[in-house]
Amino acid sequence: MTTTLRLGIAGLGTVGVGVMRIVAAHADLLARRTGREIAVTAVSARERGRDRGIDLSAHAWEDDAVALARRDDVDIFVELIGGEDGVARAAVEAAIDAGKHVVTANKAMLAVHGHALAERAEAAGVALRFEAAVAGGIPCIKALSEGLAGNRIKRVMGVMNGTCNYILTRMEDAGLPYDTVFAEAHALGYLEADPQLDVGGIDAAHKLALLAALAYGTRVDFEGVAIEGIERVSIADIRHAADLGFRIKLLGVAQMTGRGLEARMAPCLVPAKSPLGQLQGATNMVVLDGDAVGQIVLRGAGAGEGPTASAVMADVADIARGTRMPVFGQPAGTLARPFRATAGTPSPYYLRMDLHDKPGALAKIAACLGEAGISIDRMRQYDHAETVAPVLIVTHKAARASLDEAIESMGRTGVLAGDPVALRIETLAV
Ligand SMILES: NC(=O)C1=CN([C@@H]2O[C@H](COP(=O)(O)OP(=O)(O)OC[C@H]3O[C@@H](n4cnc5c(N)ncnc54)[C@H](O)[C@@H]3O)[C@@H](O)[C@H]2O)C=CC1
Ligand SMILES: N[C@@H](CC=O)C(=O)O
Ligand code: NA
Repeated sequence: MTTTLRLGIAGLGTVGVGVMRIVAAHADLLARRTGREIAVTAVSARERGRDRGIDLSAHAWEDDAVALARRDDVDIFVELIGGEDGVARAAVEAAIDAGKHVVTANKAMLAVHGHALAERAEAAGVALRFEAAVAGGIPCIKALSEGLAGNRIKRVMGVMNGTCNYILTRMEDAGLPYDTVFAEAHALGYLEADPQLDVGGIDAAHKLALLAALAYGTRVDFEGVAIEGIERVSIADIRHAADLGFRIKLLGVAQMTGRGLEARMAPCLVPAKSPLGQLQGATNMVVLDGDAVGQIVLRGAGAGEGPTASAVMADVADIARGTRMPVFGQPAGTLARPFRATAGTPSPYYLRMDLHDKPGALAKIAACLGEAGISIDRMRQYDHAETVAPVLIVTHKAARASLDEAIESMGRTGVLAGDPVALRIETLAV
């Protein structure tokens, strides 16, 4: 057996502790599979004395993650701190400049700085791997960059935020309010340090941007993803969607169209009985369409200690075996500049609104839709409050821009008693 592969782990939270546990529990198995002993030599976190339920006595401690990244006894710097900038990025850059391989779960950093970091790592001749950053334990980076290397990718789609899927399914199944379910997700270690990244759809968009770069050979283009979060989805929407035979999922789609790359992350209605509709809890699903392979569907845990640490260790094992490849599947210098689609593909929409209960209100709403060229497929009026009438409209296929135009004119009619909720009904859903 060759020399020990030495890990320096920065960040000992949910994922960092999970990695420490796998290295300890599976030392023999990892050594057999990779041909090298894998050991943690040094660690760093914010609070040294915190009880994490693991023994740190055999590892050197660094208060400063950048110092950890530069240590002579570290071969792979494992960045599990998080955050787009700050110490995580500084330490990753320091590790690369010191000639260390890097494994990270940090999608926020990669979605914004991924291209620059890839150029830096490739120039330094070190690996920069990020399986844990997208859909947690699901090996989707490996599937796309290795398993589907012989395919032109037609579409990447999926549910990629465990927190949002947990919240949406628990609210529906247990009839629990948002705040209770949110607290549960927090206790389970699913949430980002800033939970707005989760519920605002930003974390899932980070992941979609990374997958799109790998799929289409472009520089990571997080700014090009149209993002909507789940904050405005209410228990009423979840119930109305169920009545119509749908479930609401935070769904991402990246597809190359004749108009350029369309990338969007938004809550959508998907058929309740479809595999996507059936996804429960923090489970993620990544659907990849290749011209040769057809469609493949990957499903598994998208967040939490064990699943995320499992993905970190997959990257560590690859480096231990000597596997080397460009960060985004092809050399960074050959990645194209992104070519964004100017408009998204039309689809039917679910539109829920509260109207002031006055004669002619519904007619005004229908007129706004008609003037924007949108035709109504179905319409329902739900139980009245005294002066407010809740109305649900399902449209035929419409462009989002036309729908927004219609909603704007509805606002000018004075019949709306609040902002309407507009959700795409995803016709591509698996
Ligand atoms: N929790 C999850 O299910 C998943 C998390 N990730 C990503 O993994 C990374 C870590 O996430 P978690 O473990 O959930 O976070 P966490 O908040 O549980 O842990 C973060 C750790 O970083 C440490 N830290 C903070 N500032 C530091 C500093 N200046 N120097 C050294 N250490 C510092 C904290 O002390 C803590 O130990 C993030 O990038 C996150 O987006 C990715 C996939 C799933
Ligand atoms: N906060 C994220 C963690 C994994 O990436 C999620 O909920 O999916
Ligand atoms: Na993954």
